[in-house]
Amino acid sequence: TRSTRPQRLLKAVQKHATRGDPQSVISAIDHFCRHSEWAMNIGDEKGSILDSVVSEVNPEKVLELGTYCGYSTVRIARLLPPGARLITLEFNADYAAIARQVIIWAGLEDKVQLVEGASEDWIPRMKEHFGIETFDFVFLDHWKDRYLPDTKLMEDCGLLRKGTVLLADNVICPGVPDYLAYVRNSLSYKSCYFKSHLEYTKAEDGLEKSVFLG
Ligand SMILES: Cc1ncccc1-c1cc(O)c2nc[nH]c(=O)c2c1
Ligand SMILES: [Mg+2]
Repeated sequence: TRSTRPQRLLKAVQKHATRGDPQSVISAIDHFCRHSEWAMNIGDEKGSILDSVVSEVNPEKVLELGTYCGYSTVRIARLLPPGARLITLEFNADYAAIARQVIIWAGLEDKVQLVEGASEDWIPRMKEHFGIETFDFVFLDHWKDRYLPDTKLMEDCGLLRKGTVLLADNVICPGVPDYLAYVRNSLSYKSCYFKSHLEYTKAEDGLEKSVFLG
């Protein structure tokens, strides 16, 4: 039977990237998505914005909602200081299986914990299961209908502290209007928009950075 796109993406990584070299994994995925098959990784243009926000925050505790093939997981984890931890949640088991291998190929498995399951099931368990009190940085890139409910759930579970930075992908395409309205109007957030393009295309998209004010 025909392979899946994530399987073909992993093959491209294993063929063209150097084991233990995160930058070569990033470049191999971007090349595959530009020249072979489009895939919904954040990509190089929005990825550079992600890099700059992560470097500015320099987080110890990171939550990523939506792993897909692990491209943004690798982008974030490669910038983390020693001892910092990234927990990434992925609902789709096939995606998770590919992402695990991409993360290992990049040599970042010691910094990353990939958890399979629904964000709404795992967010309430961060404290008792992972010993996490609060997150310093959260990257939202899973499903547009879950951005707002999961943000409210993180608030209710006490996982956000004064200064926690939320960064959301796809706020224009596919778009998350309810989430944008919330973080831009709530007195509990200071929000700003980074205009960019949908990965590997000329369509407009962007990232919304929102600092929780407590
Ligand atoms: C798949 C797709 N088609 C056309 C336009 C945009 C998308 C798209 C792009 C992304 O970066 C996504 N990130 C997380 N989750 C998504 O569902 C998702 C969907
Ligand atoms: Mg995305």
